[in-house]
Amino acid sequence: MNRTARVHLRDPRTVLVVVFVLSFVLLILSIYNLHTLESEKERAKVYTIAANYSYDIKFNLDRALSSTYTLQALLTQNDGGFIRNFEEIAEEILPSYPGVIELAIAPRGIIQQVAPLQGNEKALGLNLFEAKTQNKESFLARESGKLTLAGPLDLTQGGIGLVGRLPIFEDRDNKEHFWGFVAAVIRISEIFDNAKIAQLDQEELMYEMWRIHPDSKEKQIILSSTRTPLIDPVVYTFDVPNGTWTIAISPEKGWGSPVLFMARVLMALMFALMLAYMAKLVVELKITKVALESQVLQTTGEKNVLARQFEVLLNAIPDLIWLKDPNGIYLFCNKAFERLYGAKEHEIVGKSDYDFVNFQLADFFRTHDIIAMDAKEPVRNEEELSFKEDGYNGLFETIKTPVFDKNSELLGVLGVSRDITARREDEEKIQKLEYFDPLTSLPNKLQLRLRVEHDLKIVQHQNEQLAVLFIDFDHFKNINDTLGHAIGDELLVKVSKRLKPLLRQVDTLSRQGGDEFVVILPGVSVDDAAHMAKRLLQAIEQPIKLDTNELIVTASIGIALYPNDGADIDTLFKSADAAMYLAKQNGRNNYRFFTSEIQSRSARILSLENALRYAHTRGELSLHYQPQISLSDGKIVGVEALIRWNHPDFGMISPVEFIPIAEESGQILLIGEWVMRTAATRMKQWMDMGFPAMSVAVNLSAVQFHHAHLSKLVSTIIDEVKLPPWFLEIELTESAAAQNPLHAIETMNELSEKGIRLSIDDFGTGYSSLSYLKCFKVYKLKIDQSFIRDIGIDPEDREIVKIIIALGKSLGLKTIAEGVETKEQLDFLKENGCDEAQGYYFSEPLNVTDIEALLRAPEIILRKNNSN
Ligand SMILES: Nc1nc2c(ncn2[C@@H]2O[C@@H]3COP(=O)(O)O[C@H]4[C@@H](O)[C@H](n5cnc6c(=O)[nH]c(N)nc65)O[C@@H]4COP(=O)(O)O[C@H]3[C@H]2O)c(=O)[nH]1
Repeated sequence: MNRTARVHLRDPRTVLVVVFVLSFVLLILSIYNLHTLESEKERAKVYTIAANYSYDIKFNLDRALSSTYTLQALLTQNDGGFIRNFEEIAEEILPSYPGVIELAIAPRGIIQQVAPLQGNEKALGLNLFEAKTQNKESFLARESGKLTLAGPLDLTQGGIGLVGRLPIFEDRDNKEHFWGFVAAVIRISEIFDNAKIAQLDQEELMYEMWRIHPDSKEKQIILSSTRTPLIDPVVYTFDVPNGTWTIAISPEKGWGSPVLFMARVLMALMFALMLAYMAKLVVELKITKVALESQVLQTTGEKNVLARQFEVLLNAIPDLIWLKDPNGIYLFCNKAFERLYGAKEHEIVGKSDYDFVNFQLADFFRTHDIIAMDAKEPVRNEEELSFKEDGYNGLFETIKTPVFDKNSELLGVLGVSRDITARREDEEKIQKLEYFDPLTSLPNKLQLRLRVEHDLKIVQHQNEQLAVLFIDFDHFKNINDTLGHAIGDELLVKVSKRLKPLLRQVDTLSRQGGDEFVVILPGVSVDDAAHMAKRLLQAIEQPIKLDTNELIVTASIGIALYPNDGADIDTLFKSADAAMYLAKQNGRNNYRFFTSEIQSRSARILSLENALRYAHTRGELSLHYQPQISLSDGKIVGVEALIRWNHPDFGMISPVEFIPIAEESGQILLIGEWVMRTAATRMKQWMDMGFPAMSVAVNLSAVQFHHAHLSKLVSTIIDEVKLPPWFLEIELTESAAAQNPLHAIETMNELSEKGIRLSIDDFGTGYSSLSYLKCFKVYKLKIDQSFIRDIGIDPEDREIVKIIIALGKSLGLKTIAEGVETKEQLDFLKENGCDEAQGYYFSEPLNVTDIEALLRAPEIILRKNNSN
């Protein structure tokens, strides 16, 4: 068996086939692994896309379905289960629920009112328990007491739609009795349009959305971008009322790049062929040499034809090929090799490497010759070679193979060197893409994990600490939204260049994506970490010049320390993230260490964030109103609307706690819109009820203020409610306006052109520059309650209040003091010419019934204002 194998391996063609098959199989396996890895990455990316679109579709669907809660509220206000002016009311509220095309009221399940009536007349009198296509959901809604969703089904108005049905129960004899339904018909195409699902086409992704039909149990396609079946798609399922929807996405061109795959296979084929060819050459060389030897013995001085052919062949190969005897003396070399030493073959043969290169390099070559001879098999190494002939410098892969005669006597070493400079550069490029952020060239998430794993092992061994700093820019989204992503990207690059020099060699600065950066400081103390956080914050807040803008950005930093705040990467990152969240809540531009208190807090924040998503539709939000009093005559000149959240399990939650959560989770836009609409509607009602003219002030969060469509939204609401604009006042914190003053001026101009009044809340606590204040279209300055609180004991606060009042007068602005609790505070404000006041001294914020009672008895306030 062994003998046969030997005989075969002396045949160059057998060697060619064996080497080709082996090398090709190995290369194909590696290529396949690489391809699988790339496909996995692509799938992970598509999974995130599927999750995002699912969230948007669900968000739009929930918003449309929440119209049924509005109908429920209207029903509760209209006794007898009949809504008067239903068509007009529906016309007003429908624009707030994109996708909803019809609203219906169905006492005992029989539709009695529909809006709009035109085109939907047929629905009147329809018994929802008997309608074949959707009666199942009607029974389900009545039995479960929950909102149900029917469809997709064909709409009588044309197109495909969904029907959301909310059962209403009335309380009789201390028991809940089914009263009927309120329903909303939703055009499904609008839901998908709002979620911008068609953008997937531009990303060359095919998609399909389906559900399992409750009756047939078969897959019902809701939406599909293609008729052909998706290839091994990524699937994401999400809940809708009484069911689930599934979105499947796959790339049009298939996973991974088939073209790249084929190119690699082709390269592997070529490489395997070359390798096999070389192996064949080596065997032929050996055979030739043996033949030569015998010929030399037989015919002295006569050149062999075979040797000449062999020489021609070797010289045609671009790789360097040479043969040395066991002492390192050259026996022959090809033309390519001559280039290396800048000498002809006859000048090289008979000499050693020591005759051509420095001692160190010659030693290196010799060592590898010896390793190959000792190993008795081919040995591979990589080396940098400089060519004497033309100065070329490159990376070479060298294979040294010991050569034996037929008696197993060592004849020498055959060397073959191949230039792999370009291949290595390509490999490095691929590696860079995999491990580094393309924008900032900083280590990415993957590389960061590797480094932290490595650093953790070292600090663990040396019994030291390691700090993880999570850096997140404050309100970075506003920069992207207002100045564009290109400016946002440039800013990230500039800031990262600023931060890098502050770190030591052993530290790591990484970009996680978006505006999130992570710094790893191995072997540091708590004080070192705090010191570094301060330095990073200072470096970030230095003004940055971008294009024509000069921007000031700040950041918040959360710090977690190994081993106290986590023994592994994931726990440490979670802790640093939670600490960073708290730093943001604490006014931003600061840093926080992780504590056990944060641990329990972050769990609460998560629960609140989740519960807040349903607070609006479940009617848990309400507004309280606090009167604002003119100090000259004691009249109520306005009210401030303050939001309240009463959760069935958590109880009353302060806006101080949940507004930042709403801002961070993006829910503030919906909540803020609800506050403005509710406050404006209430004020219009009070006007219609004959209460004296006054304004209603609503708080605007910085996120709302910097949102692109703010002034359009405000106009829509006041037009919708028919409230004269000057009765609506918007309170904006000083810091929100100062974040991006140029954009603030533009937005304020738009709002004031519409006649809406603006006041600066918490005035005195921020950093308003006077030059900007002059440009701000502001009507009123609201003196922060922290100054009013200590008027009686702190002379500095008294001075600040006097200065703000004087500043207001000089700029022609009204001043209002908030948090007035005592008569002394009131007297001081009157003496110094403050225009208005608000606070517990006059009244706490009151619910609608109580504030209406107070508005009917204004003498209570008058007496308090005039008492001596
Ligand atoms: N100690 C003391 N406090 C007084 C007195 N008079 C009024 N207050 C309280 O001071 C806060 C004044 O509102 P703010 O400065 O705008 O501060 C508000 C505002 O920044 C925010 N907020 C409230 N409602 C909304 C809203 O609808 N949207 C937004 N974005 N923020 C809101 O939450 C903050 C806190 O709201 P509240 O808890 O309702 O607290 C209110 C009010 O109840 C007093 O004499 N003494």
